[in-house]
Amino acid sequence: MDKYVIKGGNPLVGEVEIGGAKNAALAILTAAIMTDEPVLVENIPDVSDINVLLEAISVIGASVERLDRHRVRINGSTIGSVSVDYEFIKKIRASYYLLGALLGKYKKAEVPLPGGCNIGSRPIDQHLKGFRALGATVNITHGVIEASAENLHGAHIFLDMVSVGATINIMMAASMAKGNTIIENAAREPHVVDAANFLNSMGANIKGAGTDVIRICGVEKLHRTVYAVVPDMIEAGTYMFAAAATRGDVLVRNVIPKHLEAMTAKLLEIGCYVEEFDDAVRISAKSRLRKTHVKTLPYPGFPTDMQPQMSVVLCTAQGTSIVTESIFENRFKYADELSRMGASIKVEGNTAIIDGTESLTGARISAPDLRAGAALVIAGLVAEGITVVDDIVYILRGYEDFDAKLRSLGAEIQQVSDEREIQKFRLMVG
Ligand SMILES: CC(=O)N[C@H]1[C@@H](OP(=O)(O)OP(=O)(O)OC[C@H]2O[C@@H](n3ccc(=O)[nH]c3=O)[C@H](O)[C@@H]2O)O[C@H](CO)[C@@H](O)[C@@H]1O
Ligand SMILES: C=C(OP(=O)(O)O)C(=O)O
Repeated sequence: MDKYVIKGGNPLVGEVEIGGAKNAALAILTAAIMTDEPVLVENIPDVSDINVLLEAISVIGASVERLDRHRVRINGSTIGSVSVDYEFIKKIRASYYLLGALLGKYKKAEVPLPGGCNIGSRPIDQHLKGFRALGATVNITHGVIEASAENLHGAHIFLDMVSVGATINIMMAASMAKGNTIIENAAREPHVVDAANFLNSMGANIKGAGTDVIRICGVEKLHRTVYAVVPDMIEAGTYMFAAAATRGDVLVRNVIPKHLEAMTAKLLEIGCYVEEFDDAVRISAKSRLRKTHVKTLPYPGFPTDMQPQMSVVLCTAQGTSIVTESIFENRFKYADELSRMGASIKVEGNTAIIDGTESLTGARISAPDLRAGAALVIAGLVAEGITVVDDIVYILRGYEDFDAKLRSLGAEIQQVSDEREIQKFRLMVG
């Protein structure tokens, strides 16, 4: 199993380029199979979740032509099966989008219950409620969701909670239903807007994405398009918080500053300097940062996918901070790992109480999931001495060239596969 080995203590300084959003690209690449014409998707991140999804859609028969690292041409006309293999599904959460895409196009889908990061119980009842409202019969047998319909029809759907996945999934299926669908209490995340813009570029008729009421007028067919995925606000936020934690000075390029506002506001609140440009933000931090309180919320609130990275920054701030996780019940698994590094972090229910310390110390730790893994790498960049982060397979799900980008900012970090290489790194960095 690969690991990152890090020698901490260097402030991150320089410029970093952000790639396309994993969570938007996963929805868009799945929606691309809904037309029988070729679709070119640009600015996709080269991360393992995307590669797993592309393999899953190629195994059901879609043509998937990787033009280069960040561009893929997909043609759904050759799809021969609506039944997706568990091997792919168990690895990624977003495999649930295959339900909406296949049901919309073929009125039939067989997709095992999805995997993804173990950050909570993660039911998909709202997705299934939406499909049923559109006229589908949905059963779960031996762990496989079977959805089918003679015809899908428009419906008025009120989501019980704000769900990114359910909003996009229902939007996909409803795009090819007969008549009008209204989704109330819809998620407003930038990736919902990006998925809607993509579907519209294929001829769908979706209005209101980005608000909590989305109106979809079903169409019979979708057509070819060329589309570039939106920049990844979570990748951007991760580098912003890494800059803050290491008291560095980083220009984070190729971003939409509006998408980053909840994070920017917190960084300003704790004493960072943040400057916004048209498509970049610069973050710098000099002195000790201040405590704050943070609660994760659906967009435009503070994102749950940035909660672990925020906690690491607060571990080194002055005073007692409180971090409340309101979306997923099991997203503090990194706390014990941070404690090994000398952090003072106590978890009570959905709240972490963090007493900031002057410094962290390097230790051997494991990434429990994607964002917690990224947060632990940030902790390693801050800590005195050597940190080894095990199980980085989670981090590779969502960060392209994480170690190389950090190295370009002055970090001493290497991806290694065994103890011998860790020893070599230790000798190299002294
Ligand atoms: C692939 C992808 O895009 N993943 C993102 C997506 O996950 P995902 O789509 O799984 O998250 P949701 O927005 O659906 O989940 C929000 C909350 O609703 C609950 N819920 C959701 C659906 C449902 O049918 N029933 C239900 O109870 C969930 O357990 C959670 O408590 O949004 C999350 C919240 O921004 C992010 O952390 C994930 O990175
Ligand atoms: C939790 C995440 O991913 P997933 O929903 O795919 O597990 C994430 O992107 O932070």
